[in-house]
Amino acid sequence: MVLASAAPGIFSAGLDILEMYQSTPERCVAFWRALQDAWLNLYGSRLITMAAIEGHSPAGGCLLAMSCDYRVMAEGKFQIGLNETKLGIVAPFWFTDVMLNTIGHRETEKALQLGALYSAQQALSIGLVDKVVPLAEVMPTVEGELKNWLQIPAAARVITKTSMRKAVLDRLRSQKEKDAQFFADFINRDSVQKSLGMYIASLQKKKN
Ligand SMILES: CCCCC/C=C\C/C=C\CCC/C=C/C(=O)SCCNC(=O)CCNC(=O)[C@H](O)C(C)(C)COP(=O)(O)OP(=O)(O)OC[C@H]1O[C@@H](n2cnc3c(N)ncnc32)[C@H](O)[C@@H]1OP(=O)(O)O
Repeated sequence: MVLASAAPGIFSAGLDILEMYQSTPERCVAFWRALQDAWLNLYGSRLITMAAIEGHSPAGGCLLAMSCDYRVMAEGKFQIGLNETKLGIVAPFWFTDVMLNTIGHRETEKALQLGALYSAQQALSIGLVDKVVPLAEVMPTVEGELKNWLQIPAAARVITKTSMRKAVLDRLRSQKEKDAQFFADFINRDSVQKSLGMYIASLQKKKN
């Protein structure tokens, strides 16, 4: 399975910020449950999963990419990373776990505190992506890599993948409702809503 985007220049802009702003606790819980299930299905997929990152990939976009087995990113102006702290929010523990498994403790600690967004070359240097190629070569490179992965006996590959990811998946599975409630409480704090409001305004200002 290849994750790619139909929007030129954007792999994924992350979670819909407007869903987290001035929403109701009930809607926040439903929103979070949908995200949890999507991620559990993706990270726990038995399929070979690859991200064709042909554009920006902040926050939830970076989570999607990191949750794949292999990442190819377009060189140039695009950025990738977990930038949550820049919005005044905090990456949930399962976002952090996936990043830890991808780039290790030291880089994760820096990346998360700073809300760092990396260029493709920087992402390659810390192991956040596996390959950087010109934009037009992203999809052919993914397809070529996929052929390599398909050579491996499927049962052996799936058992290996499952055992590598089980602990992180189980950690969320065991506390889904608590996590959803925590998200709804956290996101509706006055201080968090204020930060989100300012961030939304800064996005709109950038455009005008
Ligand atoms: C121990 C304590 C633990 C506590 C933890 C507990 C709970 C956790 C709490 C919260 C966790 C939440 C996790 C959140 C994850 C996320 O994914 S947050 C989203 C982060 N995304 C971003 O920051 C991206 C913002 N967007 C951009 O930077 C740019 O739009 C771009 C993606 C680089 C694309 O740039 P450009 O091509 O120039 O396009 P525009 O900026 O003009 O954007 C077009 C329109 O789209 C709107 N938009 C962009 N991104 C989003 C988004 N993520 N959500 C909603 N809307 C978005 C943008 O405002 C433009 O809209 P208009 O056309 O002006 O209407």
